[in-house]
Amino acid sequence: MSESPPATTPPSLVVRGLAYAYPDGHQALFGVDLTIARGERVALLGPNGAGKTTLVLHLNGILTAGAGTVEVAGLPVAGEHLREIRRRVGIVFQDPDDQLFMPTVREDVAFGPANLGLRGAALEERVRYALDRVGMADFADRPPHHLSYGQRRRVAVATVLAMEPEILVLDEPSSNLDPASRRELADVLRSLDVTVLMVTHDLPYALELCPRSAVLAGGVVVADGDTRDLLLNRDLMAAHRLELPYGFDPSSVPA
Ligand SMILES: Nc1ncnc2c1ncn2[C@@H]1O[C@H](COP(=O)(O)OP(=O)(O)OP(=O)(O)O)[C@@H](O)[C@H]1O
Repeated sequence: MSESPPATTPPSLVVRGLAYAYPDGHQALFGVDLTIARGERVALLGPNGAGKTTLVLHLNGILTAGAGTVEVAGLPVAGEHLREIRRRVGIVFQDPDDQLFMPTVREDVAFGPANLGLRGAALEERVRYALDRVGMADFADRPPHHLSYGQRRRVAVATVLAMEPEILVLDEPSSNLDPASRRELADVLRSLDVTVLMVTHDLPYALELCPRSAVLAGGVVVADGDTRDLLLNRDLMAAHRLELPYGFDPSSVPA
């Protein structure tokens, strides 16, 4: 009897030839290619205006490709799949206050899964799981606006984790965090068993968390590879206005 071949898991994200012009005619993406396997953590680097946000807005269909395709876990980001895609692509925006609007942390985290029809013990379990993952289980009954900025950012991550996403997309996750909150969030992100795409200008944070980085510049991916190798490539860094903090040596950070 012949054995069937092992089922292959599609990558979390496949972007092929993605081009996009805004309605005013400004072309922001010129044919982006990016594939992210399940479980990878990838940093998306690039100067201001490179097209990073424009790319992210295509991942859950907020913007629609002018040309090219985007697939999440094998599903095209289009038409009938959009509801499912929006569950699978969890975007954590830069400002947690854009994402938290309920009277308590628990209600904020429950909001998404409840909208999908989860109720009772299953909903409670989902909320507990998500808050546990970000170390915020003891804060479930607190109003989000009574928490620190770093705690609110972790709750914002929990609201997305509660949807059991295929890919977690973080926009500048380390911005406005003090060193302790920055480290706590890094520990949380490292402990998650989920694909991560992190948009950041914080190059040490990218190195700490993401073994791989892609550099977007002028609407195309100009480099994609080992984060440390990219950060040590002086010509690449200078060409795309990527600057390491003074005195920071990428080769001194343990792999
Ligand atoms: N709504 C819009 N209409 C027209 N052009 C836009 C619009 N939004 C962004 N752009 C332009 O598209 C290009 C890419 O912008 P985008 O915000 O994707 O860059 P980014 O890499 O995220 O930059 P940053 O690091 O500053 O956040 C820029 O030239 C920007 O001016």
